[in-house]
Parts: sequence; structure tokens; C-alpha cells
Amino acid sequence: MSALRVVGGHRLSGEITPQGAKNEALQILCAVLLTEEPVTIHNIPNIVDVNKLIELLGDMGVQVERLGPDSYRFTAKHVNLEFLESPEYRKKAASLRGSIMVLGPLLARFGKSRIPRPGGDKIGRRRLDTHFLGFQSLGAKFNYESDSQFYSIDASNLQGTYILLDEASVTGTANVLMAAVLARGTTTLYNAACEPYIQQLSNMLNRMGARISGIGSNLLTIEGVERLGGTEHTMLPDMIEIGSFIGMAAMTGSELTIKNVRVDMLGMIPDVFRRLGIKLEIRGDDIYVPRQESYQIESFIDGSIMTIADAPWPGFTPDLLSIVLVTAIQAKGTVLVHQKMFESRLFFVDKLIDMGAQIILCDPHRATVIGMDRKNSLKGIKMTSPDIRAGVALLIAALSAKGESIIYAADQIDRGYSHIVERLQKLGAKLERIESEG
Ligand SMILES: CC(=O)N[C@H]1[C@@H](OP(=O)(O)OP(=O)(O)OC[C@H]2O[C@@H](n3ccc(=O)[nH]c3=O)[C@H](O)[C@@H]2O)O[C@H](CO)[C@@H](O)[C@@H]1O
Ligand SMILES: C=C(OP(=O)(O)O)C(=O)O
Repeated sequence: MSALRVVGGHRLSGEITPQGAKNEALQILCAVLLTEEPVTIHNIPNIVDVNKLIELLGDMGVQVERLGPDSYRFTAKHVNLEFLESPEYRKKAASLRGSIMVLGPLLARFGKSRIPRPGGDKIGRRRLDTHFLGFQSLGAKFNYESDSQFYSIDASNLQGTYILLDEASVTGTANVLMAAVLARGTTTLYNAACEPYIQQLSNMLNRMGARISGIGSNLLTIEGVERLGGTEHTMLPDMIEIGSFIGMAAMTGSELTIKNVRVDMLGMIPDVFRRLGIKLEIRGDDIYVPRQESYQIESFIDGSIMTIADAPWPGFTPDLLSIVLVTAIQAKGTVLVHQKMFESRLFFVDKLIDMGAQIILCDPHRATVIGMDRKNSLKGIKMTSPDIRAGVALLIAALSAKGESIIYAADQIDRGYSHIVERLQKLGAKLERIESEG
């Protein structure tokens, strides 16, 4: 296990380019299973979860060729379905969330598939009903093998139909969509998630020959086709990394330029950070964050206390709420952070409180942050990163704190942020990776 040793209190400066989007990559990589032709993908982030999925595809028989630092060609001509029965598959597929999305493509192309309970962040219940109810609507049989804890689905023929998704689940929408593209007839997916990840996936599938319309909305219409062909695809910059860097700049009082962010795909993310009082300038396709001594949280128009809450896209992504929360610690004013989707994602605030932050955890879903306006500094402590985004929030806190912090379980951060130590060192951050036990 590795840990990060961080010496806080140093300003950062310079330019940083976000990696390709983790959650998009996990969908796009699974989609290569839909065709026997080569699919070339660029801007693939070099992060643990994505590398695990690439390895899993290779184990399934997909030919994987690395073309450059972040470009690969995948050819799923021969897929070894027997591998899905192996203990190795159980171990590997269970170690990340994104593996769940092999189900839809395998079902569509081979008529059956199975997956162990997937991994990912432990941030509360993460049910999969949307996925399986969607597959069932298309005519698949679903079975949960309680002894082996495997989910299996099979169907000789998928038939398009009207599906009102149980909830606007991101991976659920991707999964059902990938099954529907090769189903007979037309599928209408209502209450579909419409994150940029899903938009990118839909556009890629159309380039492969699928017929999906309504992209960007919560109503997707999919006319099934007989087969899909190869294509080329480039991943968007990771909007969660972009938001993390905005928060990091504000908390450490730094001037940062975040390069090539695809502003048009960021939705309300810049505006939510502006509500915390952070001055952001959009310069071409870059975001410039000036050095700010003080940033004041806005109130609502009626003067009441600001609430920042998550919601399915185009609402504010839950993956940035931990970053918003930590960034508010040194703002001027008060904000209520309301994490509506996940019930265990705010518990990491006890570490921030230990560091000296003024936070009241109202209940598992809501925390009030009383900004300190830099009147008091956080102090460095030893802490353990509970999940990927809390991990980065703690890292931001540590970079802004007085003294040294140690963040254990740093591999949580590596799941989603590539070369974080080296990239932040280039901005002047004082941190290093150390080995830790356990
Ligand atoms: C690999 C991947 O892509 N992971 C992302 C994906 O996870 P994932 O696809 O697993 O998350 P879902 O969208 O299924 O749901 C997330 C949580 O929100 C709840 N929920 C969802 C939709 C809804 O309308 N109402 C509602 O309450 C669900 O019950 C669940 O607890 O989307 C999440 C929500 O953006 C992100 O946090 C994860 O980073
Ligand atoms: C929750 C996240 O990831 P996963 O769904 O892979 O656990 C995340 O990216 O914030």
C-alpha cells in the first residue's frame, strides 16, 4: 500500500492538463466488445481502474495493442466466454465498478453474460436494479446465483421495447443502451442518464453503425441494427479532475490554468464553483483561476444560506461534492452541502474536523461548512482516504494545511487520478509517495 506525505502551506502555480475522463473510459472500453472490427481509442487515462479493465478485456481474448502513451487499438474478434467462468474473472471483475458494463455488450453480441458483484467506491448502497430490469425488458432472463454471488443474464434474441428506467443510472443507461443497439426493432429509453459520458458513448456507437437519437436528452430512441463495425474515438477531458483542480487552486490560494477543458461539456460545474466565490475566467478552452486571498460564498436571491446539492445530469455531479465541501472550508460564509445520491460519502468530514475545519455533519447526507476565510489554517494530520473523491478532497486539505500530513490508502486516489504526485509537484506542491503498511 502506498501513502502520500504532504507538506502543506505552499502555493501552486502554472498550467495543468486534465487526463481523459475515467467514467467515460470505462463505458467506451466495454463498447469495444460489440464488434469484431478494430476500435481505436485516444486520450485513455493511465489510471488503476482503467488499466484493470483493459487487462480484463485482454483476458477475455480481446486483442489489445498500445499505439502510444494514451492510445490503444482493441479488436474483439475472438471473445473467450469460458473465461467468465474462471476464478480469475471473479477476482478481476469484482475489483472495479466499471466492469459491470461488459454485461450489455456481451449479452447483445453473444446472448449471455455473467458478472460478480462489482467493486468501486464504498459510498453507500449501490444497487444495480436499473441494469437488470432494463435487460429483462429487452427479453433477457436474469439470475442471481446466491452461492457464487454472480449475476447472470441470457437471451437468445433481444427485442426492442419501451423502457422507463428505474432511475437515471449512469452505468445502467450505458449497459442497457449497449444491449439495445443490437436488439431487434426499436427501443425507447426514458429517464436515461445524459451525462457527457453517455453522450460520448452514444456518438461512438453511432459511428460504429448504431442508430441512436435523442443524444443529450433523457429520451433515447435506438433502432436496432444487425451488426456494428470499428471506429475511432477520443475521450473528453475528465470533468471531475477539472473541478478538483479548481478547488485545489482556491484552497491553496494559487493561480492555476487548467488547459483544454472542453468548456462546452462542463455543464454547471464552473458556475457551482463561482457560487463559492471563486473567480474563474474562461480563456478560449482553458479555465484560469486567479490567486484569491478571499472568496465569498454567495447566498440565494432571497438571502438564505447557499445549498449545493447533486442531481442527475445536467444537475451537479455527486463526484464533485466532496471537492466543493473541502473548498468551502477557507471560503467566507456558509454553505450546506447536500449529497442526495450516496449515503456514506460525507463521513470523511471527521478528518477535516480533526484538521480544524468548521463543519457540522447534520446527517449522513448533509454537512454545513462554516468558512474560515483563512483566519485559521488547517493543521496537517495522519488520515486514511476512504474513497476516490474524498481522497482528493483530503489531499486538497493537506496541501492547504500548516505542517505535514500523511494520507494512507493513496491507491484510492490512483484509481482515478493519473500520476497525481508528479503532476502536482510540477505545480510546486510539496508531496511525495511513501510506502505504508496495511
Ligand atoms: C463508473 C462510473 O461511471 N461511476 C459513476 C456512476 O456510478 P453508477 O452508475 O454506479 O451510479 P448510478 O448513476 O447508478 O447511481 C448513483 C447513486 O445515485 C442514486 N440515484 C441515481 C439516479 C437517480 O435519478 N437518483 C438517485 O438517487 C442511485 O440510487 C445510486 O445510489 O454514476 C455515479 C452518479 O453520477 C457516479 O458517482 C460514479 O462515479
Ligand atoms: C464513485 C466513483 O467511482 P466508481 O463508480 O468507479 O466507484 C467516482 O468516480 O467518483
